[in-house]
Amino acid sequence: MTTPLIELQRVRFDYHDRTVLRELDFRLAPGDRVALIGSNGAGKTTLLHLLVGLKRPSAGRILAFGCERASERDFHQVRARVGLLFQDSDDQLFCPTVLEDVAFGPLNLGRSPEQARADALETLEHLGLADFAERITYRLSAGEKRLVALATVLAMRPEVLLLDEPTNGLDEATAERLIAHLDGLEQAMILVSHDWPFLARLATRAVRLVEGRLVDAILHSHAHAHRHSHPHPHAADELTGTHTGLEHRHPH
Ligand SMILES: Nc1ncnc2c1ncn2[C@@H]1O[C@H](COP(=O)(O)OP(=O)(O)OP(=O)(O)O)[C@@H](O)[C@H]1O
Repeated sequence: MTTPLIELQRVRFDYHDRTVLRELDFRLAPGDRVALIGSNGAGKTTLLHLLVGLKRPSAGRILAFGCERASERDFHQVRARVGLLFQDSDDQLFCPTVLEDVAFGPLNLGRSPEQARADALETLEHLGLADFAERITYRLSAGEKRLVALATVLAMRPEVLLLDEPTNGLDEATAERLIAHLDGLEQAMILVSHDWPFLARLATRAVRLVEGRLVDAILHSHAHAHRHSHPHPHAADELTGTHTGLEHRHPH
């Protein structure tokens, strides 16, 4: 079996007197694009934050790139190789201009200012955001911020992508562009989203958080799922949880 990039072994996470995650086992292999689904408050964001050390497990082990990770120093190394797109873009963007925000990660990884600027500009260009470089970050629309936040992650060229609701706030055409871009990337990904057509287009498998446990979910073809009023020929897949039929969740 391929060595996983990331592995959780019997990971539990308690928050105050509540167990949010219980004895989770999970493996992310190279090339995997895992849809992580579950209802509001199920613990999806918590799971992503555990993987990069923003939260620490109450029990269990986290392995990344072949080593157990426990200390802040360990997770500092993990964060250099695993890019997390925060659920809220405002948590990701804190510089005056877009270019400074996107160059911040590469600079922080020790790249020269020239290299960091070149990486930032190249990433913006790839995302169709070349004209955004000098824009004032806090004045961007929510959808524009979403894409710029993704650019800040991609500019670091991480080996693994953890994307927390990447299509939030994106219009139809922009979401399509995002899907095409992500589809062209080779990195393993965990995709947290309530956007079923998005997941159906990109994910290679799906897992669902139910009462703190992970269960496999099934991706299968179904004619229903499409983006609201703009059906797309490639969006005719539907994601169905083994425990809860997601077919009841999308807007028809
Ligand atoms: N600081 C915190 N650390 C950990 N867990 C928290 C914290 N604050 C709240 N929680 C609780 O942890 C649980 C899991 O929250 P989490 O954000 O991981 O869920 P989620 O599946 O990402 O939800 P959503 O789909 O609404 O984004 C929730 O019950 C939440 O209230």
